[in-house]
Amino acid sequence: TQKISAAIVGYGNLGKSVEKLIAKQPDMELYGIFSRRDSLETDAAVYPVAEAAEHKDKVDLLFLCLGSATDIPEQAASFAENFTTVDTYDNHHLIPAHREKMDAAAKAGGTVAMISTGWDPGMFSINRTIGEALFPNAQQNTFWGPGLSQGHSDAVRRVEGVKAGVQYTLPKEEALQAAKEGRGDEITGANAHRRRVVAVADEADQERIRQEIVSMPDYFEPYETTVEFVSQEVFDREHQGMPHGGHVITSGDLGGTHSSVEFTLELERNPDFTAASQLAYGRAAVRMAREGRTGAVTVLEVAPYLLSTASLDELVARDI
Ligand SMILES: NC(=O)C1=CN([C@@H]2O[C@H](COP(=O)(O)OP(=O)(O)OC[C@H]3O[C@@H](n4cnc5c(N)ncnc54)[C@H](OP(=O)(O)O)[C@@H]3O)[C@@H](O)[C@H]2O)C=CC1
Ligand SMILES: N[C@@H](C[C@H]1CC(C(=O)O)=NO1)C(=O)O
Repeated sequence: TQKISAAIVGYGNLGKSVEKLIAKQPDMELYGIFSRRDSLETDAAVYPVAEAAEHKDKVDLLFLCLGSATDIPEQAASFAENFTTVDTYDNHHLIPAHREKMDAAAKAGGTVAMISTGWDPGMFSINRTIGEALFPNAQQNTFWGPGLSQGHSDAVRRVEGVKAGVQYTLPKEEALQAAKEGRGDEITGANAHRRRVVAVADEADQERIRQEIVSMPDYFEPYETTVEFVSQEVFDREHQGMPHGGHVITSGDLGGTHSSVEFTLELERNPDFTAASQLAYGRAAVRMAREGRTGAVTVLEVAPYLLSTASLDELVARDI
């Protein structure tokens, strides 16, 4: 069958990883990259993002590799009106609103909007749902890190005056241990993690920037957050790695016996794994669109076989 003609919006960390991994998909080919900038370090075709709609008949799938803090809320729906899209929107508190907005846009456009793929949201979401479904009164905790959160780093970079910025998420060891021992009932995401921001900014702006970050709703306000400022030279030398990972731990009693389930990720480079998830769910989005599905779709609604290039019969013989 015809290869999926895929395009990327937003040539940042995630966009570069999607480009790298599309080349390894037997059923996809890269149509090009839509960017605000007119020249990128790539061999792929580059088009002005403002003209994306003109290419709608040549693109089966649009990877939205935009920031979640402001780009996705401002831009994603307009893409969904013209393309089947897949995004990694991760401001959990606002995902229901994002879903409604993308559902309306995709239904109007007769497209599928596959939303909030990646690992959290994404792979962790599926594990949370399955974990809760298996245990009548599940004890469930999610941990991230230690590592670099791209969503929180994006949010930091959008604060006026921040010239460069990253955010490391640090789980508290005692919380992780308690969860592993089934004592996680008082543990929440907020009290189980510290958030460490490292940024470059002019001295005069630093106090305002610190206040804006630590009080930022959803992203930082609920957490113990530190903000340190370094020179551009130190930033470039010491803050380029993007390792990450985490765990979803679910446990409980099943009629008198104890069971626990752990789903763990260890990621050398966060954008690469996120891109791998976005690609697989992009494949599923095209398949669902070809079956006539329109509107927003979440990872909880995607049958796993739709993620794979293997046929269902092959998967039944190999994986069940
Ligand atoms: N669900 C999950 O598990 C995960 C989700 N994510 C999400 O992926 C998002 C993207 O991460 P990442 O690739 O590191 O972010 P980057 O900042 O590296 O890239 C964002 C891209 O958006 C484009 N863009 C469009 N409008 C703007 C604007 N006004 N200002 C700046 N850039 C703009 C830019 O591309 P251009 O200049 O080419 O137009 C930019 O490169 C994160 O915000 C996060 O929410 C990330 C990891 C995991
Ligand atoms: N969406 C996250 C993926 C994970 C990482 C994370 C965190 O460190 O708070 N939450 O979810 C990201 O952008 O990296």
